[in-house]
Amino acid sequence: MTPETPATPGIPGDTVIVAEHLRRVFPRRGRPDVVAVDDLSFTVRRGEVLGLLGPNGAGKSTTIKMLTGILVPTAGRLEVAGVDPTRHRTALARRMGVLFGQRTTLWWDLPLGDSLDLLGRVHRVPPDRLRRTRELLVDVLDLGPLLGTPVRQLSLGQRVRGDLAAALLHGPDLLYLDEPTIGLDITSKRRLRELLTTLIAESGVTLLLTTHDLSDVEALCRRVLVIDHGTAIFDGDLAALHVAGGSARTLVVDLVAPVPSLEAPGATTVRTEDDGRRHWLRLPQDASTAPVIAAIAAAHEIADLSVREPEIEDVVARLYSGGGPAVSD
Ligand SMILES: Nc1ncnc2c1ncn2[C@@H]1O[C@H](COP(=O)(O)OP(=O)(O)OP(=O)(O)O)[C@@H](O)[C@H]1O
Repeated sequence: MTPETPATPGIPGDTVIVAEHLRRVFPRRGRPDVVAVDDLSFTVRRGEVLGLLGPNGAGKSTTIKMLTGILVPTAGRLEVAGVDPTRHRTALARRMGVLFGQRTTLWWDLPLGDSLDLLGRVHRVPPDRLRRTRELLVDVLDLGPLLGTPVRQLSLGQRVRGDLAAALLHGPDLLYLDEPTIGLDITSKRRLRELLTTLIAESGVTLLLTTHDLSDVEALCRRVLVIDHGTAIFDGDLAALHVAGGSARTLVVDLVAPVPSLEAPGATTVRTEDDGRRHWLRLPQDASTAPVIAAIAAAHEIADLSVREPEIEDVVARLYSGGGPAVSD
C-alpha cells in the first residue's frame, strides 16, 4: 500500500476518505440500468464520525461497499487512506472494520469464540494482541456466555454484538457500520451506542455509519451526509441540518377564553383547534419563546402551554421530499 494521506491540492492532510464524482451503475439484463450512486463527492477527516442518511435505495450501502473495495465504482475517484480501495483491498482490510447489520461476517455453523479466533488469524493479528483485544471485546460486549454458541443460534442482538467484536478485533482505525442497530431492542441499542461513544472518544477511530434510526445519529454523529437518488443533498453538522430542513419550534397554547385566531409578533399560527381554545404557533428554531409568550399573556388568559422542539425525523423527511419547513405537531 502506498501513501497514508492523499496529496490532492486543497484537501487537508488528515483526510482519510476522498470521494469525487463517484458513480455506480448496476446493469440489468432486459431492463434499464440502476444508477445507485450518481456524482457523489465528499471527504472525511481522520477521527470524524459521519452519519450517512437517506431513504431506502438512496445508495448508502453501495457507497460503503465501494469504500471497502467490494464494489468497483463505474466512474469517479475514490481514495481511502491515500489508496484506491479496489486495488488495495487486502491491505486496507487490515485497518478497516465493517459491520453490515443485516448480514453476518461470522461463520454460521461455528461457535462465536471459534469464529473470532479464526478472524484474528485471517487478519494476522499477533497472538498476544489478539488475546488482549478479544478479552476486552468479550468483556465490553458481554459475549462471555455466548462464545460456545454457534452463530446460527444467536439472537439478532447477540449476533450484532458478535459481529461488532469481529469488526473491531484487529484494531481498525476506519470503521464502517451499515445499519448496526437494525432490529435491536431499546436496551441493546443503548448499549451499542454507549460502546461506540466510548470507542470514538478513546480510540479516535474514523466512523461512517448508515442508519434509519435518527437517534443513532443524534447520539453519535456530529456530521451528516444525506443522500437521495445516489447524490448528496446535504453535508454538514446537525445544527445546519435543522436550518436546511427549515426546523421550527412549536408553541402550543391553551386559552381560558376561546379566540378565532391568535396573533403574536415573531410567531405564525399554523393550527387552531378546540373551537379556538388551542393554538399552535411556529417560531424559527433559534428564536426565544419568552417574548411571544409575554405578548400572548398580555392579551389573553393562558390555561396551559408547551414548547415542542423539532424532531430530527421531520427535518430529514423534509429534506428527502425537498419540502418546506418542518413543524412538529
Ligand atoms: N447488486 C445490485 N444489482 C442491481 N441493483 C442493485 C444492486 N445493489 C443495489 N442495487 C440498487 O441500487 C440502489 C441503491 O441501493 P443501496 O442498497 O445502495 O441503497 P441503500 O441506501 O443502502 O438502501 P436501504 O436504506 O434500503 O438499505 C437501489 O435501487 C438498489 O435496488
